[in-house]
Amino acid sequence: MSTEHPIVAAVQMVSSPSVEDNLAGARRLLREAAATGATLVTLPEYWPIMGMADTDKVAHAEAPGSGPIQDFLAAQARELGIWLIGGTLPLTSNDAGRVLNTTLVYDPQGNHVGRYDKIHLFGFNKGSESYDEARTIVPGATVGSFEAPFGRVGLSICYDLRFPELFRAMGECALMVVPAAFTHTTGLAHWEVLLRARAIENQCYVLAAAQGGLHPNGRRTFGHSMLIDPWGEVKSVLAEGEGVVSGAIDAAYLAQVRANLPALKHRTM
Ligand SMILES: NC(=O)CC(=O)C(=O)O
Repeated sequence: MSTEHPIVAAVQMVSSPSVEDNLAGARRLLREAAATGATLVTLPEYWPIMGMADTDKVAHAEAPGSGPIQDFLAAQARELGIWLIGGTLPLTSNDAGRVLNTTLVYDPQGNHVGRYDKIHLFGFNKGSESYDEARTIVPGATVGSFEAPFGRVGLSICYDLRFPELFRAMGECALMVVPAAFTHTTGLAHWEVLLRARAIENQCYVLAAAQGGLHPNGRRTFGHSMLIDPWGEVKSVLAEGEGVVSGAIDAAYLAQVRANLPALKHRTM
């Protein structure tokens, strides 16, 4: 990874209930991301399975450390020589009817080097839209981050974006990553402003990988995967459909923003 201006990328997908199709799509899009020069890439939430029913992900859950989805992620990281943040996949939990919604991180040799289980579980009821992740997901309990060559990378998942205290708890990061599947309704109202707020208040880059389109289960996701810089400027965005956004992490610019406006040093709590 060039430590001067490393390129990072987010993959946007419109995942279906077919794990096989989603793996093929991710394989193609990861190559597209690597072709931009990206040395760190993230997939979106629920990339391997956006089931017809919420319970479908329980059927496809893998035990931590083994399974075809985890094998696929390790192989992609190794083959492409990238740091791979594996969006989210369902991992088995102690509760037989529910899974953990987990981000796994792999280094360019394909070693598993990080993990974060989604802590905040989405609930929403408005008109015909109703979501209650707590029915099928067990919440995580531990803040997640890992050290990349350009600095610390903080891990979060989708609805976590609404809880700034989680991002503060990650410590000073160069980059915060948000694999997501925001609904179209809530995304239209809140997605960009929340992402920009997390970048501005933590004075770091934010890379968000979204689901973006109409899924076979009827769910419509917002898309707008994006890279935001530490001043809160959107550097790259993809509105809808499958594809890739990428851009550079500029360590000197990050340091300059923090020197010009030392808000992180002015914290009192
Ligand atoms: N889908 C989510 O987890 C979150 C979401 O859509 C929102 O917070 O809005």
